[in-house]
Amino acid sequence: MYHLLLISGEPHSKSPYKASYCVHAFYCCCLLTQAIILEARQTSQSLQNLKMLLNLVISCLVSFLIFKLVVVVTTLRKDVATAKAASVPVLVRWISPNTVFWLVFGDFIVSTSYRLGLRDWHFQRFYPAWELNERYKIHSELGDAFYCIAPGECRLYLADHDACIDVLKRPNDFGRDVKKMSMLNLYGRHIVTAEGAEWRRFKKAASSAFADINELVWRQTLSQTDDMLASWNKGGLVKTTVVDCKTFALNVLAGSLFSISYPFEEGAKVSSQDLDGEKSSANRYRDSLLTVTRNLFPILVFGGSALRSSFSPKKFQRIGVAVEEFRSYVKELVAKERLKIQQNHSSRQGLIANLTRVCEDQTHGAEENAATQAKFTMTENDIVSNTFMYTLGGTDTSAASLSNAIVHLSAHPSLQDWLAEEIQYYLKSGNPEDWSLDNFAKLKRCRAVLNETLRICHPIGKIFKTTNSAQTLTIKSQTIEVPPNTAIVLNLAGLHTNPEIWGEDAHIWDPTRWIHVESNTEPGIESEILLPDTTRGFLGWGLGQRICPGKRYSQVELVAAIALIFRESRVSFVPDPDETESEARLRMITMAQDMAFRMTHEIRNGDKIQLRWKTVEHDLATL
Ligand code: HEM
Repeated sequence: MYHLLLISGEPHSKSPYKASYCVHAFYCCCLLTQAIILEARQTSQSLQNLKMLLNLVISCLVSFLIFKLVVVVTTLRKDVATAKAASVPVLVRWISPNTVFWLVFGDFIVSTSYRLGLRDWHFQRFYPAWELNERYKIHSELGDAFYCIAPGECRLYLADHDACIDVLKRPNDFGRDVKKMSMLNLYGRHIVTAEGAEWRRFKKAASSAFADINELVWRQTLSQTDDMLASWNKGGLVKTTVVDCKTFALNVLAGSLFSISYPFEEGAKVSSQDLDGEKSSANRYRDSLLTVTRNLFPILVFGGSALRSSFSPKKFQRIGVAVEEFRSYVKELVAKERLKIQQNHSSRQGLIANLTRVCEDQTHGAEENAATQAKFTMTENDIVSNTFMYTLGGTDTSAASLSNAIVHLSAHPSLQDWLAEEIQYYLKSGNPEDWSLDNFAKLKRCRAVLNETLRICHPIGKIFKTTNSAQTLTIKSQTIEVPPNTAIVLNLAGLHTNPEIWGEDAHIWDPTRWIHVESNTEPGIESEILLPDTTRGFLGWGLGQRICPGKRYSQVELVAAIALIFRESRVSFVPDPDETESEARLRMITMAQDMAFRMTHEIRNGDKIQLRWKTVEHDLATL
């Protein structure tokens, strides 16, 4: 998702060892080498010259490394001094975990080192997702605010509720570093990378388009979950929970964008009730969406046109074609929708249709027929780029949350019964087609499971802001000066497990903590009250100007999925042959909470999770 780029913070000392300097130094080495090779060829004293060449290259490299080391040390010392002057604890890192190299290979390097016996808790802090897995631990050592300083980055980490809210409510002081995220502008700027008037235009369009989508999301989710559950309930071991949840979330999103139902099986045909004549392109779109979301890294690094070039390997060419197919399919749909609007018969649902409709400028031209003069506040390109962003923002986040909730529930059979009690109470019919969206607000225990999962295993884990100029920030009673260009990290994983707010059992996954019963009311499902999702110490979907536009979408989606799954089915883990039940239970919880950085944060060893599903008889008469 977009936070792929959010993860890299900006140094506040303008470091001379940044990329351009390194590239120049490397370039000089190459030129020198080339010159010597030419010289060696001309004089044909090959062996001697080759030796000389080798010596020269080695000394160039060594001098370059020494130069780099000196610059790193000097800059680190400068940043540490600035941080210490603010009387905030400092964590110094000699390797930045946020370079592209580390993001790609960091997981492998650290886990290999563990296997080699080099495990110690400091080393763990080199994992790209280390903050998420430590949760409040790092703050219990260093406090609710600390600086993390590494080569090329200086970050202020916060797990104090009031300070986090203060940052979110001062968007002019603590903005988003959109320049850093420009790589995400594959199809042009969008809601995540735009600023000022342009961002307001995108935000307004998104708010209106999403406001009208919940019914469709509810229906899409129920039909998608029904298919997924049927495949899980076949009786065998399910080893694909994490992948299946991704397919599920992508299909729900594709369905909600275009109002088309995609069957659960990957690559399956579009169902028969689809719009005539659009079957093949709709299928193509879903497949291209799948290709784009699964290959985001090369796409963002090289760009679509470079991937399509005839010099690229075949696999990359296919990815490049998918990038272009996505664009042309969305444009095709927008054009069709616009024509319908101008002819006054637009009735189609879906995010794209909604976006096109809400972007119709109401101030039609005066002359001729007003309907044919309709203008639109967003261009076709704007709709393509924003739709792309919704896809990035809305698939892996939902998928990771659902798979995580399921794995946690597999280790808590009594909580599955607790959930089912509520679901069966409100959803009496066994046919999900009879379930109306009104039930969403009633299903508080299902929402509690979602909130609790985001509290302990948030798929984004942290929200990044930056300071353009020096700012002051109050943490507890201490006011500190934050220098310009400092990355501010609202550490959701830390805040969500802050024991001052959540109690001593803050690190334990327990959805019942979200449900309360007023002391003067009869206990019973209907008198249960759900803590608000904006409760103190919880920022699951952010807050303020940049709050997640897909918040209600994801709540409707995940509550519908949980309701359908746990109404009649139960999931259990499979102990290893040499494991007791309680050891296996502990292993499942540990696996669920061991997150790794992919496009979002998700279960590290998802492919090693084995679950078994069964359907249960239930007796509505007892409810
Ligand atoms: C469980 C699911 C989800 C979680 C936990 C989540 C969380 C978040 C958070 C914390 C932010 C705020 C980032 C910030 O302040 O910088 C955010 C922003 C965003 N989310 Fe979500 N999200 C979820 C689902 C979705 C869905 C389903 C969509 C779209 C279909 C979506 C689209 C976006 C977009 C476009 C933004 C950027 C908004 C802006 O910059 O103005 N998210 N999300």
